[in-house]
Amino acid sequence: MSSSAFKPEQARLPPALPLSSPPLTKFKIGICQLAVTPDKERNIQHAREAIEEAAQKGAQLVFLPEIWNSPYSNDGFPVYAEDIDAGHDASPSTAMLSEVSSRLKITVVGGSIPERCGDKLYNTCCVFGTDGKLKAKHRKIHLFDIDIPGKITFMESKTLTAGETPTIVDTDVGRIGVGICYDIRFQELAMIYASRGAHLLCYPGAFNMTTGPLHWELLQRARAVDNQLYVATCSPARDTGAGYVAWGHSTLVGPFGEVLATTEHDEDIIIAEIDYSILEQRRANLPLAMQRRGDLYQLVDIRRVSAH
Ligand SMILES: O=C([O-])CC(=O)C(=O)O
Repeated sequence: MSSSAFKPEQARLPPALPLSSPPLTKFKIGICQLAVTPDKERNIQHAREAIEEAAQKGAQLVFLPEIWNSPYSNDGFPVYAEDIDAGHDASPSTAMLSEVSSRLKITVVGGSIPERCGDKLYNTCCVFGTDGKLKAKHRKIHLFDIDIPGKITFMESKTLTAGETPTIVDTDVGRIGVGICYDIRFQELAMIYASRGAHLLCYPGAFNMTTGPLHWELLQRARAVDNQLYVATCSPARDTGAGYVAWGHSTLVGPFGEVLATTEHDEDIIIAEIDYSILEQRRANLPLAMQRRGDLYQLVDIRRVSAH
């Protein structure tokens, strides 16, 4: 039997960066699992109060859920969408995030809101620095189009357009890679963030009652342990009367795959400590980056290659 030489294609990952020294080694994250209602003004005021409470409890990084200013629905997205690039008057939700982050001198990973840009809508996460400036904007790259008959069918692509770029941002609380909900299922995104030196991945997300129990924690722990970094998720609180019922269970996972803090499905503010010195320790314990055989494996998706 002749063995045909296996020629891995060039891995698509950028070259790995060494872990940069974060401005802070230890700090508290505040994860606000918020109840979301159809009243946008109330949602904004409620989020403002939660951020204030988290900061008052010592959080230097405050994190909000996916779609916290609007019900999660294809009918709601166009109605609640805001033009983030058009300034504070056109986007009361991000105006609030900017005001509160500068007043409290905290970093805010602002969950996500429906964004309008021209004739397109996106599911967008804004990151604000301690000066209240918008530091990064991540548009959900992988749209949530799933069909599990009798359980859950949702097609975000009915109304939303997918983002085109991974988002990694340097903040006062370290280098953060951002993904939104369904983005967490694509490990390549997390690998790219890790290879660019991310300390923490933040995924605002609203998993559902079918996939949540099986996949939510599993995916977070997998992203964290494979990439040896922190992973934080923030869900809306569960509302059983809503069209889309969120799983809840916002969580912080450490670089050993350990759940450091979590909650059930009701409203809650998790305050937990992140210690980046543990990243070095875990990477010394298990030197995966050194042991990786990038010469043997490729990241090209064979299903896609053969479809062309
Ligand atoms: O809402 C989303 O984007 C993701 C979700 O529930 C899932 O992947 O099961």
